[in-house]
Amino acid sequence: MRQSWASSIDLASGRVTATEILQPGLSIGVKGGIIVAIALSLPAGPETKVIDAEGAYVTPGGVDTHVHLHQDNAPTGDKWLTGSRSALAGGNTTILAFASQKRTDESLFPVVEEYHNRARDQSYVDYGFHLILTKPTESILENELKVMVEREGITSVKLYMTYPAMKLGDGDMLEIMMQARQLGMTTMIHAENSDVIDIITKRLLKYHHTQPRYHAIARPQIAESEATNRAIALATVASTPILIVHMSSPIALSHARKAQSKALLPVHAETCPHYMYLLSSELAATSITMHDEHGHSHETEDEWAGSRHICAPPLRHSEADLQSVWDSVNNGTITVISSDHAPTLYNSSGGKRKPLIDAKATNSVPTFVQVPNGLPGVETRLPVLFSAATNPSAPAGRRLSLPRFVELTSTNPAKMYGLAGKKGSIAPGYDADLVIWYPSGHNDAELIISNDVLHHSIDYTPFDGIKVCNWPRYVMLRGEMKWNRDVELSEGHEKGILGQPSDGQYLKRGKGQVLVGRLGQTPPGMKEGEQNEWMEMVP
Ligand SMILES: NC(=O)NCCC(=O)O
Ligand SMILES: [Zn+2]
Repeated sequence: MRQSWASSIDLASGRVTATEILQPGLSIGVKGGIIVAIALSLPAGPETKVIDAEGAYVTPGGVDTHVHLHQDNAPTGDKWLTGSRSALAGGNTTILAFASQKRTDESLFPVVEEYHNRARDQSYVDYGFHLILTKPTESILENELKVMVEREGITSVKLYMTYPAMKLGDGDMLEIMMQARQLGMTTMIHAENSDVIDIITKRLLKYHHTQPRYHAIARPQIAESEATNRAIALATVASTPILIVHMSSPIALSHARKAQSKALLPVHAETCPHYMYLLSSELAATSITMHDEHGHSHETEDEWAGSRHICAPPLRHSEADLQSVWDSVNNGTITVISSDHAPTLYNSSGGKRKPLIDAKATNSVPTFVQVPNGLPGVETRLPVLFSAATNPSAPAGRRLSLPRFVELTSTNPAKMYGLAGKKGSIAPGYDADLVIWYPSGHNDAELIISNDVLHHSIDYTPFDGIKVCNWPRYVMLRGEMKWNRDVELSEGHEKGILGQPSDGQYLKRGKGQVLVGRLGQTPPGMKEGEQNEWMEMVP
């Protein structure tokens, strides 16, 4: 590999996967950060920088469209610098995070401005925002959302059906969905039945079932499946595309499948690696590795250790549940796999141990209710799934084809959220966002995941101990090498990080594509055109 940088990069001898696997030995020509050619041989001048992929797979930069960074409800989570650094080191070149409205925010403009301030010059990778709506005022619905789409390029909203501080009722959801349809926005939904969860939680606490493992018991599959069914019904009434985020329940997935295949509705589904690999038994774990100030580590009993795996929806109970998620990935029900990177420190008074620490101070009983929800995962998403796609010893039923890996982790998320033509594929005209993996059999490829190889600011990983057969060796953002895992470098930088926190560009997104079902379906039981009597239709 020649080391001089030039305006033209010829990425030779890789096996390129766009959404199909192309033949080995192709070169990718890059100019001005854009892919300009893919051919068996490309002209190279003295200025041309050639990177030899050595026969390894080259995949599009990961597009992780569900990442929580620097939100007020996760004070010990990653901020932009560490979260985006972690994203980069795990092969992502684009992340979509959230600008989150508080109930006290009457307007979205200051909210978005604040999140811009948090992210500006702090992101190693390109980025955009979804809007979390918790109080859809008339002026937000009638005026502000349009400006968000047209001026800010924010073309997606996320709605919560659970969490006291965020949840919306059916009426608010319908109003938002109808406006989203009108504006061509994508509606993301966190689907869990809030009342079911609240009632079970109250009773668990009454019977002194307070430990982390009860978090999963408080949020049963039926809560997810009922809310999923209801979200689909509301989207049907509003005739709008939706994406149900972080799906974990076989029954909920069957609702999505039925909506997609029987009713041909634009119901998209997202899952995350933790719902494909991890079980609720993790919440009962009691042994944890602690690190002392001398860098020594030792195993210790910790009744709260399972809180590290608290997320919502929770990890499910059985291998059959995991298998059902895998089946949904492979039968097409799942449209995207995101990380739902929603990290929080374990050993911190604001993190997962918060209830224990608070309870000591107030002489009360710590409960799972006060544990901040969410898991870190932006850096592990691609390596874990790439292993499922390329490791011949991955268990049957838990494999992905390589094109499906690319589709679920890059191409579909880019298309869903209005980045098609720019991100998520290796094709002329696209940004040269590329991941080059190690050639198979390379000594450095294989890795057992542990927190010390990761770049987030979190003190654990839920994927600890999972073996992956490969890791992104090089990551290029718009044609420039930003991650080289083998480079020791450099002052003030983590090993392997070549980029800067100001590299990431804000992405103004276009309208998302409908990847499943069709728009404009008449809801069952309504007459053709009946909705026109009461709903403003898209011109
Ligand atoms: N998923 C999770 O447990 N936390 C992140 C916040 C959310 O639910 O969207
Ligand atoms: Zn959520």
